[in-house]
Amino acid sequence: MLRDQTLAVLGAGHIGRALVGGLLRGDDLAAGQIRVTRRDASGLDELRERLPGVTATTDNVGAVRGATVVLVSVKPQNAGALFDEVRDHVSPGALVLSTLAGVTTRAIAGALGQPLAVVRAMPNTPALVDEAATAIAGGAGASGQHVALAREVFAAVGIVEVVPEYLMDAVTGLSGSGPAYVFMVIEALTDAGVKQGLPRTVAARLAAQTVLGAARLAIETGRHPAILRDEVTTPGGTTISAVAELEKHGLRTMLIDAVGIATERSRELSVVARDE
Ligand SMILES: NC(=O)C1=CN([C@@H]2O[C@H](COP(=O)(O)OP(=O)(O)OC[C@H]3O[C@@H](n4cnc5c(N)ncnc54)[C@H](OP(=O)(O)O)[C@@H]3O)[C@@H](O)[C@H]2O)C=CC1
Ligand SMILES: O=C(O)[C@@H]1CCC=N1
Repeated sequence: MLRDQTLAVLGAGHIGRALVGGLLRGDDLAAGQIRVTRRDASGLDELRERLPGVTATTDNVGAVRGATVVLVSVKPQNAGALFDEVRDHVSPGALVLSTLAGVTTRAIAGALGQPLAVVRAMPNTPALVDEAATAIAGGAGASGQHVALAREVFAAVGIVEVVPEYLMDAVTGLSGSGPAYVFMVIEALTDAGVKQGLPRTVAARLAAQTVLGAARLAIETGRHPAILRDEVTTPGGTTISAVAELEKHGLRTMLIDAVGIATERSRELSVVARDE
């Protein structure tokens, strides 16, 4: 199904580029069937270099003409102007995919002025290494087939969960923004190792691999994280002394509150913004 599509990516920044890169790597879609856009013409050559064979342009209208899938991946504050520009040119049968944080499918269909099929998606930057966690939600105009096609697109860069749209803000707070929290943990663990005398390069490799290894263990065994943690924690040993310290400083409450506030911020972004 995906193989037959013509894809326009409006706003080929971190997310748009990562997604197209994954589609090309996996040979899911031929480069000749993909157009990507950005505003800054001086950045087009870099896009062509990174995404060989893909049409890179500043012409959003030209890119959406005849496209069967239109992915919107500009920043939310640039979305209003973009929708105004392309609204009369999107093919009536096209599937519109949006990674705009917070912005609802209803607001997008309204801004495009047509009863289009809109699927909202929230990927994350590990898409760059085909390890994205993406959730998708179909709007009122999207059929099961549209959601299946959206799933195929995002499956090119990692796992995909289908959720009802009201949960997309929670997804944004958890996995959309989540890599930033984990990078802070990796950075802090690295500094902690350096404080204890480890060379920074060694500390950085150990910290990142520890996060990767723990994540893979949780995913591959499917076991509850508390059980996996208990297996590290020798009675009277080193780990329990650190775990008690983390509990004292409220690590869990801190993460619960952080995801909560990011979810709330996503809700605040629900409408199409028109400022730069
Ligand atoms: N970064 C992340 O971790 C995630 C981001 N998102 C969402 O995805 C979207 C994109 O984020 P991200 O990739 O980080 O953003 P970036 O700033 O990296 O990319 C946005 C791109 O949009 C381009 N752009 C802006 N306005 C226009 C326009 N009118 N026409 C064509 N191109 C335009 C910019 O090009 P130029 O520089 O030339 O102006 C830029 O390349 C956001 O809405 C964000 O909420 C979702 C999940 C995760
Ligand atoms: O910070 C943001 O708003 C975007 C959405 C999720 C990750 N980055």
